[in-house]
Amino acid sequence: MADERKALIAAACHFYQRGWMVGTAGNLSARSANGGFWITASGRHKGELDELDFIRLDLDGMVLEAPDVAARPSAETSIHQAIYRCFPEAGAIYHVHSVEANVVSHWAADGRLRLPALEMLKGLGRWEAEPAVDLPVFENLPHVPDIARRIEAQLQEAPPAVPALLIHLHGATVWGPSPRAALHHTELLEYIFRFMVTARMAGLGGTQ
Ligand SMILES: CSC[C@@H](O)[C@@H](O)C(=O)COP(=O)(O)O
Ligand SMILES: [Zn+2]
Repeated sequence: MADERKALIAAACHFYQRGWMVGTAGNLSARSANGGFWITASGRHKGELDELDFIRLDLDGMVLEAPDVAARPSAETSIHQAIYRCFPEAGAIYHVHSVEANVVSHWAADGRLRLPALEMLKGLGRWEAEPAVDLPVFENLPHVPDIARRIEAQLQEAPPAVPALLIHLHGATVWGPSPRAALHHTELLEYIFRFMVTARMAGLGGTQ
């Protein structure tokens, strides 16, 4: 298999081992050199994906390639489509369900979560001193295309300060120009969430 699925399988394994994709949670996609994007099939175990666990779609959701005819695209495909439509430079998108992402989602106000001004933000593209970075936080509506519509409308109007968003009590969605960059961004954001939770538990003030 010499296509983008290889990097997605490796990333899924990595996230699964960190406990960010347990029990089939999460989904991954990458734009394909052959057109459209590969996305994980719905309900697959992310610790043991193989090349049959993906579907290639165009940006409107039309199936371009389905190695397993029984496979259905991720239930959250519409969110990936929204992000690819908003950001032509996004090459891969990872959606993970960590415990920390769900804890910090409680600390959002007015649809935004202020991130602490950690050095790690440089890896997410924020190089200024003491950056004031707000992560957009969306309601976890029962019908996923409704979440996707809100995401697309908001991100078109106001691109986020870092390539990521959070869905309340659900998980983070992170993107980058390549599968490798999206992996780095996901690790960095999850580090920041972990820091926020740890700092709160330690009673440190001014950390979000
Ligand atoms: C463990 S259920 C989680 C799902 O409801 C969903 O949020 C998710 O991330 C995975 O959905 P999937 O359709 O497998 O891509
Ligand atoms: Zn999810």
